[in-house]
Amino acid sequence: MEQKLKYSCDPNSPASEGYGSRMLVADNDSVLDWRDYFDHHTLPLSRRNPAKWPHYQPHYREVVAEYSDQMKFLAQRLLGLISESLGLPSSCIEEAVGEFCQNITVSYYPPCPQPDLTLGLQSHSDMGAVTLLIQDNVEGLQVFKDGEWITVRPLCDGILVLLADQTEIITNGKYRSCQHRAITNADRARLSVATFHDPAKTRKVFPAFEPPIYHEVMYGDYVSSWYTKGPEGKRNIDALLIKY
Ligand SMILES: O=C(O)CCC(=O)C(=O)O
Ligand SMILES: [Fe+2]
Repeated sequence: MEQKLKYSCDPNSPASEGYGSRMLVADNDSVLDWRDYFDHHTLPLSRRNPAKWPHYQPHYREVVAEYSDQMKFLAQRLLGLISESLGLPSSCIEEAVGEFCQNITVSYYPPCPQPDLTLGLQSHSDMGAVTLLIQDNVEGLQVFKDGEWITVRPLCDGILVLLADQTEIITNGKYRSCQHRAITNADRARLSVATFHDPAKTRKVFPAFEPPIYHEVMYGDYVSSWYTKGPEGKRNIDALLIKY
């Protein structure tokens, strides 16, 4: 507990760096996630301060920094392939996102005595451009597809690609962000590591195709609204749909 407090995040500020245990949502929201997390601010380099990360494991800080760099290369490559698949220049989506703001969140879901009563992490889609996720061998992540929740089988050496809302906006809905959640279980703790690649808060994001089906949005406004209203599935991106 002492160590958790030493590295705790600012509970009043969304996505602040460090140890925490709840997503920041409106005061009247009574849903609490069955999860502890540690958020690392990793890119751009001006945000990276390894002194804010724990160091009980030898080389922990070096490993996080190296992992961050490798995930950035993978995210760039994936956004390049998605752009090409749509007939766009390979740099198109990456340029629309701008320099990545990258965060790495380690989530720990303790065993839950009554898993039917709560979720590890409520249903949401990630806000940014693309999330790369690794997990241990305990099931828990579910994605919403064709009206039902499907459990993702953990692959110990696999990296799961979760497209996020800004990629849906830029591709004008041709690629959809993935609605997902984490469930708990009574017996085994679960660990996951999500690496988020987001635009800068001042970045204006808009569709690369005509006619646009989403309104342009300043990414910082999108984030504020997400944290104020809470995620609840994909309601934040749905709110940007243009009504013709
Ligand atoms: O723990 C997981 O598998 C999912 C984590 C996640 O969706 C998130 O942190 O946004
Ligand atoms: Fe997520």
